[in-house]
Formats: sequence, structure tokens, C-alpha cells
Amino acid sequence: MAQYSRISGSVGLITLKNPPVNALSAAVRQGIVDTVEKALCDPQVKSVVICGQDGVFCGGADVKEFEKSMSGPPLIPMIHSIECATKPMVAAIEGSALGGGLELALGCHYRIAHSKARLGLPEVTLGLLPAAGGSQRLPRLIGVPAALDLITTGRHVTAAEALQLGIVDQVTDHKTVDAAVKFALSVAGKPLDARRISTYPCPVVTDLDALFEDVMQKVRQSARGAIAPIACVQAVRAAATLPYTRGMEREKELMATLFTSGQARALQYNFFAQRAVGKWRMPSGARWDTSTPRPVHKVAVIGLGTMGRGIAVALAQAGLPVVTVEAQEKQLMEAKRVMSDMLKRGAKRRGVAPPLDKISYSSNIQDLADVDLVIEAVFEDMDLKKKVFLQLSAVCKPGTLLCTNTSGLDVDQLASQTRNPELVVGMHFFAPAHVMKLLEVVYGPRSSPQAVATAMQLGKKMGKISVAVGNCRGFVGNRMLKLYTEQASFLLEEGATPDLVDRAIEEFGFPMGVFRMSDLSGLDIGWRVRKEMKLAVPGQSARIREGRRYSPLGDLLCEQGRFGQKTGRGWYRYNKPGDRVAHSDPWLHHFLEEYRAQHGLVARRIDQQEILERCLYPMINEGFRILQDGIAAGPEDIDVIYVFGYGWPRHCGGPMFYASMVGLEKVLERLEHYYQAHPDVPYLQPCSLLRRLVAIGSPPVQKWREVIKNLHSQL
Ligand SMILES: CCCCCCCCCCCCC/C=C/C(=O)SCCNC(=O)CCNC(=O)[C@H](O)C(C)(C)COP(=O)(O)OP(=O)(O)OC[C@H]1O[C@@H](n2cnc3c(N)ncnc32)[C@H](O)[C@@H]1OP(=O)(O)O
Repeated sequence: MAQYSRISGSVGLITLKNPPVNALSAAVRQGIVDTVEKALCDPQVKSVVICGQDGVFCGGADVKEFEKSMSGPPLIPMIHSIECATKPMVAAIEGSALGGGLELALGCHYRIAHSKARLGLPEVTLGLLPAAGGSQRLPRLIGVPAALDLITTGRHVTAAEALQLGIVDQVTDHKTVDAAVKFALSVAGKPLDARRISTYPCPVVTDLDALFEDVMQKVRQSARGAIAPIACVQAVRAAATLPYTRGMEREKELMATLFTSGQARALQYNFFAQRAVGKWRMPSGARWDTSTPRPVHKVAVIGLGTMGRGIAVALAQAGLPVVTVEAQEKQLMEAKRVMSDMLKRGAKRRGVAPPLDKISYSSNIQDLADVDLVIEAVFEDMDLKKKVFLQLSAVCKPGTLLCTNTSGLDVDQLASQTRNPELVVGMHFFAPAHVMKLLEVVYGPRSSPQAVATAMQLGKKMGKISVAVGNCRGFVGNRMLKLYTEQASFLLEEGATPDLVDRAIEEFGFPMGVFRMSDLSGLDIGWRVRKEMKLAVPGQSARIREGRRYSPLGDLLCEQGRFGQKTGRGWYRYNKPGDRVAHSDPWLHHFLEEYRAQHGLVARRIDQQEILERCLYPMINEGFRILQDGIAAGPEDIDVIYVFGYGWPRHCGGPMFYASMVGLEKVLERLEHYYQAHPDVPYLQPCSLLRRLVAIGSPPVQKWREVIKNLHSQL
């Protein structure tokens, strides 16, 4: 829908109306076509302004329409007719001009933006390219290198940067439409030939081949198997080397391959999944829209190890006053120095003043008496955490929310130490906490909806993608991860090497293989947990524990002091402790051979397919169990956790979406096969939810919530 009016006597005003982001749905496109025609036919109109209602210019093509067969006027000719118009067309950009929205603005002869507006061509993040002329107009307007940067990363730029790049003609702090109307009046009747971007020659680049080779290499490296960034480079190359009409043909050709690709489907699913997780619900029926968060004006972090430091920095960067408490004076001083540096570095990157005064440092827990919310980040030890919660409950004012940054311990046990267990939730951050986007908000059986709402809101304020999940060992992310790492160890026992397994995982698209990741985070962390659980017993190498298969390989390495990067030895060898470059380690290969010989295991050849199936399918199976148990509300929650917390390649959607792409029937069949081959690994047995989904014809992932709901209502 688009509304037409005439203002200031001679300016036609076209307002896009499709809340909340004025996406270019079929109806909006039809509205634009009709209102542009009206404006051009109105003899009293000398110039035209296009704006969006409610302070948003346009969020781009309507992504929901991509799944359906396209109807309504197509974008490309619509934008072309705006560019060909004989009256000046001015885009008044407030809020966002993204994707097709910016492409529409690029079809206009002038662009006026509000200083707070954001502009960009984020199609690549949806597995697409700017195929409404964006890949051909932008390089002509701002030059090839700048266009390549924007189009291949999809990053949004501020109005100030857009002005500097030459994307907009003017930036205003006042009412954008008023400024655009004034501007439109000033350019009425002026010649337009020099304003049609498609007629511009692409600015010359001195060594075009070298530039594109270099960019393509960088893109291939960072894309990790994603096809859209590569197509984006190819489209910009067409702009740089071909006349506009031929460039448009190339743009269309490239878009056709992307549009129906599985990667585009995965990325678009992920876009909506990110938004779906914000609409959380608990099994009790409590929901995001019926639970009011408590106000949080002052926060505390207790425990200033790596996690506590990152959390406090993230809170300060979000503008919240933070009281930090660390009992050991030496650790407190060291933390203060490191955190100040982190704040300064972050501020420099963002071009703002470091919020050093937001953080106060103390070694006295009594200083937490007046805070609204505490995040406990002490050592991952239940007894220690229990003690801290007991103290917090006594010290903090009534109504203070008490949160634990455990990565998997029982939130309810901690709640039971406090006067108000309903005010206890888990806030599981991921390292480094000031960088990683994911936050698992863990509710126990006694957590109140208000406590969950408060933690979710705080996460949002910190710029995190927060996912509300139920309380179980490892929550969602680490519960699934345990199976992935365990299978990887079993593969070593059976004949694989860390390099072989990691290569398969990295080729799939993870930034780091399972063993490289284990070396980075430290083998000793899992070892300590296993020792606490009495699973790991020093000096023991039995392969069956608690009646099921167990791989002691990680424990045996720890017993030798091989903790990973920090000790310079782990699954790989490093030139010195703390070094990051992993080298294949002949010692480890020899150790594996000896281990196999000791246990009578015969090494066999293991191919990439088996590595992927053995590592990923048990995780997926556990994902189904998590859904069945009601720990996660839907597959979107699991997928968002994996993409933003564990490096699952976004163009594969997440584990649950990936399963639906592979085919549930195939996943089921392979799990059955592996369970038969390894009956001593009970979790390989396919979960009944997976069986149920296959039995009803493998509905698309978007329909699983309904099936789960029915399943729960039958119980
Ligand atoms: C055989 C095949 C032939 C192939 C040939 C085909 C040729 C086709 C040619 C077509 C060429 C098209 C080229 C153009 C493509 C595009 O434009 S793709 C879209 C690009 N745009 C974006 O990626 C922007 C996405 N949106 C955002 O980043 C943010 O939403 C925002 C605009 C910055 C606003 O943020 P915020 O205020 O935080 O709100 P949100 O919560 O994110 O969103 C609010 C609700 O709006 C929904 N939404 C947002 N954008 C879109 C969209 N583009 N389409 C549909 N819906 C959108 C979002 O899901 C939220 O919905 P609810 O959760 O239901 O509230």
C-alpha cells in the first residue's frame, strides 16, 4: 500500500504503508506503481518525495513472499520507471533503508536521510544479492571497492557514513520529510540526466583483476561454504566490466541460482528464527507478551574470572552501572586493569568515550545491598555457587534478581539456597561474553515469568540474542555439545585423527573443528566436570563406564598435563604455551596407536560422510529430545543457540533446520544404523519425536511446534 498526497503546492508525496517496516510486498509495489503514475500525470506536481510511514523508509523486499509464487508488479521495472521519471524523485530516508528499500532509493534522483537512519544492502545475509539493480547501481555511485564491502558483508551504514560514501545527498537532524520536500522544491525543473545512476560509468579501478582476485579470496575464506557472498562479488564485477543492461542480466542470472537455493532458505529461516526466540514462552503458559520485566537500574557481577570480566564489560557498554565483586584482592586489581583495557579498546572501535566510570570494584559482598540484579560468575563449582547464593540472598535487598552464569549446573539447586527462589534464573553467557551474541536464559521450575522477562530484557539491552530454555544438565547448547565431542573421541578410537575430524567439520562450515575448539577452551574444564561426576578416575582407562561406552582419551591427555593451547599441547602441538597455531602432533598419533593396541581396537578408514553423520546426527537427535522434554520451545530456539553460540554455519540454518533439509527419514535411518553398530551408546537410539515426525510425513520445520504441542497434550 502506498498513499498519495500533494503538499506545498507542487510536491507529490508518496508514503509507503506496510507496518512495521514498510516491506515491499506485492500490495506496496502496486501502490508505488499507481502513485508514481498519479504524480507524474498531475500537471501541478513538479517533483516527488517518497517516504515511509512511522519513521521507517523501507526494510526491503517482503521476505515472507519469497516462499510463495511472486505476484504483483516486479521490483526491477518499478525502480527503473522511477529513475526514468521526468520529474525529480527524492527519497526521504528515516529509520531504515535496507535491501530493496535502498535499491528503491537508488532509483530516485536524490536521497535525503535523517541523521539516525541506517542504510544497507543486507541481502547476502539472507542468501541473496541485491537483485533489484543494487549490485549495478551502487558501484556506479560509490565506486567498486566501497560497494564490494557493503554488498558482500551486508553491513548497515549510518547516515553520516552514507553521506561520506556519496550514497545520500543530504543528512538532516530535523523532520526528514520536510527537508526532502524543501529539497524537492529546490530541484523542480532541473535537468535529471546526470542524476540517473544506471547511466553512470562505473568508476575506473586501476588493477581490476587483482582487486577482484583479492576480494574473492577473502570472501571465500570468510564465507566458509556460503554461496551468496561469492555471487555478490561476481555481480559487482559485472557492474565494473559490463554495460548496465548486460550487468542487470548477469545480476538476474546470479540471483536465479541463489533464490531457490537451500542456503537462502536456511538464512531466511534463521532471520525469522532470531525474531521468534524473542517471543518466548514457558511450559507453564507464561509468555513474553504477558510478563512484565522488573526495572533494572544497577547490576552486579560477582567473580571476576574471564567470564565475569566479559559480562561486566558488556553491561557497562550497554550503559548500566555495574558493581563488581571479587574476593581476592590480587585478582581484583588484575581484573580492573584488564577490564579498563577492554573498555578502552571497545570504545576506540566504536568511536565513543570508554565507560570506565560505569564499573566500580569491590572485594566486599556487602556492597551489593542496593543492586537490582546480580550475575554470579564464580568458578563452576556447585558448592561454591551455593555458598555465594546463600550470601547474596542475605545481603541483597528484597526483590533483587539473582542470576547464575553457570554453563550447565542445576539452577534450581541454587534457587533453593535463597529466600526467593522465584527470583533466580540462569544467564549463560558465551566466551568472550562482551563479544558473543548468544545468551541462554535458564528458568528453573520455580523461576517466575517476571524473572525470565527481566533477564531476557537485560540480554536485549546488552545487544544479545537471548533464548529462554528450561533447566537440565548443560541446558540446550552444552547438552547437545557433549554428544558431539564424545562422538569425535569415539572416532579417534576407531581410527580417525584430530586433523581428519576437524577438517570434515570445518569443511561443513564450522569456524573451528571439535578438537581445535577443545584445545582453545582447555581440556581441563571438561575433565574437572567428569572427575566431579566420578566419570573420570585418574589412572583408569576403561572404555565402559556406568554401563555405557566411554572414551577416556581426553582424561588421559589431561593426566599428561596436555590441556590445549594454554599448555602448548593438547589434541595438537603448539610452538609455545598460549600459541594459537595448531600443528599436527606425531606424539598424539603414536599415543592413539598405542591406545588402540592396548584396547584391541583395529583402526579403520573413516570417511568424511561418517564423521559428519556421527558428530552431527546424535546432536540433532538430542535436539529432538530437548524439544520433547519441553526444554526448548521450538526448533528455532535450538537453531539460534547453535548458530550464535557454537558456530554452526548460518547458511545451514542450525541443527534442526539442517535435519529437515537432509530429510528426517534419512537422519532416522542413519541413527538406527549407528545405534545398531554401537548399542553401548544409548543416545544413538532415535528419539520418539523424530520417529513421530517421520511417521506423519516429515512436516517442514515451521510445523514442528504444532506436532510437539499435540504430543505434550497427549501426555
Ligand atoms: C526462479 C527464480 C527466479 C529468481 C528471480 C527472482 C528475482 C526477484 C527479484 C527480487 C529482488 C529482490 C531484491 C531485494 C531483496 C531484499 O530486499 S531482501 C530484504 C532485505 N532487507 C533486510 O534484510 C532487512 C531485514 N529487516 C531488518 O533488518 C530489521 O527488521 C529492521 C528493518 C532493521 C527493523 O528492525 P527492528 O525494528 O528491530 O524490528 P524487527 O523485530 O527486526 O522486525 C519487525 C518485524 O518486521 C518483520 N520484518 C522485518 N523486515 C522484514 C522484511 N524485509 N520482510 C518481511 N518481514 C520483515 C520481522 O520479521 C518482524 O516481524 P515480527 O517478528 O512478526 O514482528
